[in-house]
Amino acid sequence: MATAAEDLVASAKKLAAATAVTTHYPKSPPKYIGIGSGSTIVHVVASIAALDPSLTSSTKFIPTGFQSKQLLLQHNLEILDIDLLPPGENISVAFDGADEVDSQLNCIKGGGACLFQEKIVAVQAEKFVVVADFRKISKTLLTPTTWPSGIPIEVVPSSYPYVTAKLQALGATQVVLRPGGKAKAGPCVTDNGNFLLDSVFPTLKEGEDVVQDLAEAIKGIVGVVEHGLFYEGSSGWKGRPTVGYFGMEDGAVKVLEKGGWLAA
Ligand SMILES: O=C(CO)[C@H](O)[C@H](O)COP(=O)(O)O
Repeated sequence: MATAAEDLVASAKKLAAATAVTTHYPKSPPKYIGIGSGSTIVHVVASIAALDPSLTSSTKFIPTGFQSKQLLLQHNLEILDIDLLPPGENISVAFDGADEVDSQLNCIKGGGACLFQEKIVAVQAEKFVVVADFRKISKTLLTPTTWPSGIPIEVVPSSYPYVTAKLQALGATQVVLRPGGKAKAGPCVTDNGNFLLDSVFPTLKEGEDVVQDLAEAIKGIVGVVEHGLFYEGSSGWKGRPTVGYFGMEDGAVKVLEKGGWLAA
């Protein structure tokens, strides 16, 4: 049976999801909608499935992994794999969860091991809406209390000892090869057949390009496919959300935009 604290988190996710969908799902039928991964996205998909069918029946929904594909199937929503999005076409809105979100809307994602697909969908979306609960909010990224396992980094399997050493040289204080589930001997294997290195770095200071500097250093290591930093810096936009919806402990939904928190 769920504890009171678990119930509180679940209802915070549900309310934030409903508010985000009501506000950001297009009012005329969109061609493409992106669907992220995790436990919060379950509520987003339920809210989308409850919309008037005229808004969803001609839409193709682009999943970010096995779990979100199954969710879309359960709700009879039409699926399009991201590699079939025609070149030059954009996704109207991508909805997704997050593991940690800073005051500038930069995020850590990948707790569900889907960070590569989540990023390739996010960067092709006109609007990227993140939905989460109050536990994910932090002033700066890599706050030990918010997402203690650090940045998920997807690596080609044969490169993981090399990448581990390079991450340590970059300042990582802990690098863990993510284990598989209880019934899996060996590491977690992503939907792309890769491994994940959960990498703890010291808490990032506030500053214009602090997230970008770390992100680019990680991406520069041979063997790294992608990392879970979704951000924007002076060299460009790399998946920072347009807006974040957070279900709070008191039953409110708080909205974070690039310029700061919106008044309730
Ligand atoms: O990045 C993710 C998966 O790779 C998820 O969006 C993230 O882990 C949030 O999950 P949840 O909604 O269960 O808190």
